[in-house]
Amino acid sequence: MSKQTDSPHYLVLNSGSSTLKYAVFDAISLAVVERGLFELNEDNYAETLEEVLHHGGYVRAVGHRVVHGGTAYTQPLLIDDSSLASLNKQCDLAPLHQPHNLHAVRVLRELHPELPQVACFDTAFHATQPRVSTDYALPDSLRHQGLRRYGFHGLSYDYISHQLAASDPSAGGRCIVLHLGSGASGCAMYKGKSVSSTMGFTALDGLMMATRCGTLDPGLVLHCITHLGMSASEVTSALYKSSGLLGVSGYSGDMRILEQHDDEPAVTHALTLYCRYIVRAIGSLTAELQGLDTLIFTAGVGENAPDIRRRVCEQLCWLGVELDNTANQDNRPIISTSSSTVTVRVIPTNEEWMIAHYMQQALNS
Ligand SMILES: Nc1ncnc2c1ncn2[C@@H]1O[C@H](COP(=O)(O)OP(=O)(O)O)[C@@H](O)[C@H]1O
Ligand SMILES: CC(=O)OP(=O)(O)O
Ligand SMILES: [Mg+2]
Repeated sequence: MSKQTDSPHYLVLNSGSSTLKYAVFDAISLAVVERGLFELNEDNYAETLEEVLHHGGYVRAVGHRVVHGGTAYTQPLLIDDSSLASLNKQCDLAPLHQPHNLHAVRVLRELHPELPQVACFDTAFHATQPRVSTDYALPDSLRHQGLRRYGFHGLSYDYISHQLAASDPSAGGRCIVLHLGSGASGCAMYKGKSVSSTMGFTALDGLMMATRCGTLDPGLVLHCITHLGMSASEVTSALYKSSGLLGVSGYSGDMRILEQHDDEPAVTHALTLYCRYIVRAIGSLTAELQGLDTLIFTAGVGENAPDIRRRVCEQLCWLGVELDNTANQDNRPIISTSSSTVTVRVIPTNEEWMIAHYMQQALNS
């Protein structure tokens, strides 16, 4: 792992169910040194982590994307036994993410107990939301048990907020960011701070995703259990893993594959529905912001799928959105015309850099 004479690095991990994404940063300049992805399986986990550490050179500390911080954690955290135990309790609330995020922490603690590990939370950026955005219309007894909206993809939104402020300090205050990756959500920001998000208690809510259903009537879940004889784990699996683009198209959850089969009726319908969920969310977030100055697309689909951006923007004429088709096709930073009342941007996200930035603050303070 270490040659202490080398310049120190931060290793940032985003550990998922089947892949381990990593990035190595210079701990002083925060310049990226290396990025990569490893396929995971049960047997090679510790070995893979050792290899990633080896790629990192002299790793001074490891940072993790941890999806759910709950109400307790709204700041980056130097992980210890008690915080690890407490984060473990949130696993049910993010079954596709949290168990995998924490598994990486645990294995690394066993391998290298001396190595500082920092958790940065997807929920933290949304801590600025007012109660009117986070409350559900539930009785006190349930709300007091942490049943509220949290919002996710916060590290991505935080990065975009920094980028927007740096590239255009005069950008209007009312902004919607669409993080369209495997998971997808929208965030309404006012002057760079989160005001509202389409994801709620869990990362199942809101937009239609690769394999997740997005918003649906909770009565439907009750019906599955009480009338269709489905167990809680069957419903969990259906809503998290077999729905969204994959479920509706019957083909794939990967946008690159779907775009190649857009002539198949079920695929066309899946893409139309995907865009409809986004347009509906923009309507609602715009109402919460009382207007819209800037719309930003980011993450795998948002950054690379001009056709999805076009389909969404064509349904926003009522808002004064006018797309520059050539700029859109070329994935340029600004894809609206100069007469559009809303500036539409494409900003590549960088959750790993955001984590490295917070590691520097946490470890140097
Ligand atoms: N060139 C592209 N055109 C269309 N979709 C793309 C392209 N590149 C990546 N994507 C889509 O981006 C999604 C993954 O986004 P990403 O932000 O990497 O998600 P995650 O971090 O959650 O895995 C996939 O559905 C993939 O199909
Ligand atoms: C929170 C979430 O949905 O993350 P991802 O998009 O990485 O699945
Ligand atoms: Mg992602």
